[in-house]
Amino acid sequence: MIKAGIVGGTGYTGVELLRLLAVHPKVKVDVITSRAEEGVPVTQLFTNLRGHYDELAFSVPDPDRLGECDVVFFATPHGVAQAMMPELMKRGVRVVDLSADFRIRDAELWAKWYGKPHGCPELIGSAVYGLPEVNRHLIADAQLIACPGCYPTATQLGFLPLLENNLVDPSRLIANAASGTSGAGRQASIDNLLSEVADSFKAYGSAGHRHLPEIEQGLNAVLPKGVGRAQLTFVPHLLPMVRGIHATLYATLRGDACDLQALYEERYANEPFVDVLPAGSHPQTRSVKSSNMCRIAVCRPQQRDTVVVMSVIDNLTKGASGQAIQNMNIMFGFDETMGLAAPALLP
Ligand SMILES: NC(=O)C1=CN([C@@H]2O[C@H](COP(=O)(O)OP(=O)(O)OC[C@H]3O[C@@H](n4cnc5c(N)ncnc54)[C@H](OP(=O)(O)O)[C@@H]3O)[C@@H](O)[C@H]2O)C=CC1
Ligand SMILES: CC(=O)N[C@@H](CCC(=O)OP(=O)(O)O)C(=O)O
Repeated sequence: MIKAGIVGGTGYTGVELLRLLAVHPKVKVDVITSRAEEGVPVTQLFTNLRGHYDELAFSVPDPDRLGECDVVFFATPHGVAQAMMPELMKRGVRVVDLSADFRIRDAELWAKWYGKPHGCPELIGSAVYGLPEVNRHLIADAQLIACPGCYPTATQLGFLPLLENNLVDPSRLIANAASGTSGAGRQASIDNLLSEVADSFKAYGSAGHRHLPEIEQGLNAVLPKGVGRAQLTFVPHLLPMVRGIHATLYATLRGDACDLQALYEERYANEPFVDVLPAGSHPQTRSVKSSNMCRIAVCRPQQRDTVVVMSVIDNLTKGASGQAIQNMNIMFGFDETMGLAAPALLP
């Protein structure tokens, strides 16, 4: 059994970590933090967890208590992990950060998109970007994992086979991606009131969303050398539902395409959490709800030169807490699917 700590246990990703770890056979959650709910039993706030965490109460973040854990998850807003990281790294704790604090490898670029200087630039180089389908070999030995964002997970998994094989023009990529409201977190905001979101659908952030540099960084990392730079037009949308992301991706073929269906099936044949659907399918967010699976379909309408890829995930699971646990499983040598094998929830 390893001991886990969660910083930010009352947010949506924090409570999703609790839900998933409740049935993980190798992990015991020893520390869970919340400044607002200090002293409150976890099961008083989240009755769905009764019977699982009856002894656990929220406490304020304390480096001494967190330092006794084998692994600490940060499920906190940007900037919190940066501030606490040097102390935890010094103590040898392994950290899985769900925030964007260590995802971008260039501190200046991070500062530009997040609107403040990076709080811990000296540790950026040691962070491994936690997309197992690309970096599994690096994740195993890492002390600090920067978990990908939700839109970046759905988008990168959808584009990877095309870019790795230099099949499309990397400078003309488009992603239209729509998220449920839990992607915005649990704190109150007028934009996310039921009466603002229900029966409506809108784009946002079209002038530039902070996930753009993260996605482009990831796409460039898999592009063969000398074939240009990945440039993406990324437009996020807000869907009137709670969980899920649907990304529709467009790319322009460079020449005659290979068998795209076979390409995707082969690329993800050994991936436990990427499912390539049969040709002609349209993945639905409900088919991945509460599960760690990404489901993908690829097509080439009218056999023209545009490839369309559809990629769905649950933003809180493969897009955040499930992927964080997948990373932890790899880091500690557990079966990668441990605690994550449950199928999606229907309806
Ligand atoms: N929601 C999603 O779909 C996804 C979210 N993420 C990222 O994961 C992180 C958490 O997101 P989410 O769960 O939605 O966020 P929430 O806003 O729902 O929760 C934030 C949590 O962090 C705690 N917290 C806030 N400020 C601080 C602080 N200064 N120090 C310590 N703890 C703090 C809060 O508790 P308290 O204030 O009581 O301490 C709360 O428990 C974010 O960085 C987000 O961008 C990543 C992928 C997907
Ligand atoms: C629907 C919604 O608002 N989604 C969030 C992104 C989700 C997220 O948490 O991403 P990070 O981990 O990178 O912050 C947004 O667009 O800001």
